[in-house]
Amino acid sequence: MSTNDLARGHSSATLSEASGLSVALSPEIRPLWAGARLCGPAFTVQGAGGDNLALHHAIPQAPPGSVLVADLGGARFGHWGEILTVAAQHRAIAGLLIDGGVRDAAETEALGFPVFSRNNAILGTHKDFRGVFGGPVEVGGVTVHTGDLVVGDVDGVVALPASDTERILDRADARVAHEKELMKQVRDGHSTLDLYNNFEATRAVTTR
Ligand SMILES: O=C([O-])CC(=O)C(=O)O
Ligand SMILES: [Mg+2]
Repeated sequence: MSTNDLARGHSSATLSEASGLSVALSPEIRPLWAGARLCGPAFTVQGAGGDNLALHHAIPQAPPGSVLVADLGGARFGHWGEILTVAAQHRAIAGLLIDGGVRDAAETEALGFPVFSRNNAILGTHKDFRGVFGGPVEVGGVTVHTGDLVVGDVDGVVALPASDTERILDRADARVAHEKELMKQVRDGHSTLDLYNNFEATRAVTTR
C-alpha cells in the first residue's frame, strides 16, 4: 500500500472533521456509481469546458497511483467515458475527480474505475485545448494542488493539503477510536444525550 496506507481506510466525513479545515468539496460533486471509493495524491489538470483534449494528454503524464483532479468549469459535457477509463487503468491511475460532466457510467462501473463528477452528460466534446498540468485548480469550490490527498466515498470528497496529511490521519484515528467507544456506550443503554460530555470530548480530540 502507501498513499498514507490508503488514507487508513477513513471516510471523507471523518477526514473532514479531523482536519478542522475547509477540505470538503461541494456536495454537488458525486460518485458516478454506487460504492466508488477514490483515494490517492492529486495530479491537477486545468481544462476548458466542453473540450477533453487536456484529459487525453493528462493520462500519459500523471504518475501511477495518482488521482486526476480536473477543472472543466462544471460544463455539462461527456468529458470522460469508457475509452479514457481503459486508458487510465492501463497507466494505473487511481481515479478521476472532475468539476464537469462525464458519460458511460455503466461501463465505468463495470470497469471498477472510481469517478467523482459534477454531472452526467451525454454530449461529446471538442479536442482543441491541450490543458495545463500541475498548478492549483478549483474543483467543487476547493483549491486543489498536485500532491494533495484526495479521498472520495458515498458522502462526497475531501482534498487534504499534502503538508498536513499525517496530522489529519492521526486525528482521524483518534476520532474513530473515540466514536467506537461512544457507540459501545449507546449499545450498553446510554442515550446520546447522556453522552453529551463525551461529544464535547470528541470535539476536543478532533479539532484544532
Ligand atoms: O471519447 C470521449 O471523448 C469520451 C468518452 O466517451 C470515452 O472516453 O469513452
Ligand atoms: Mg465513450
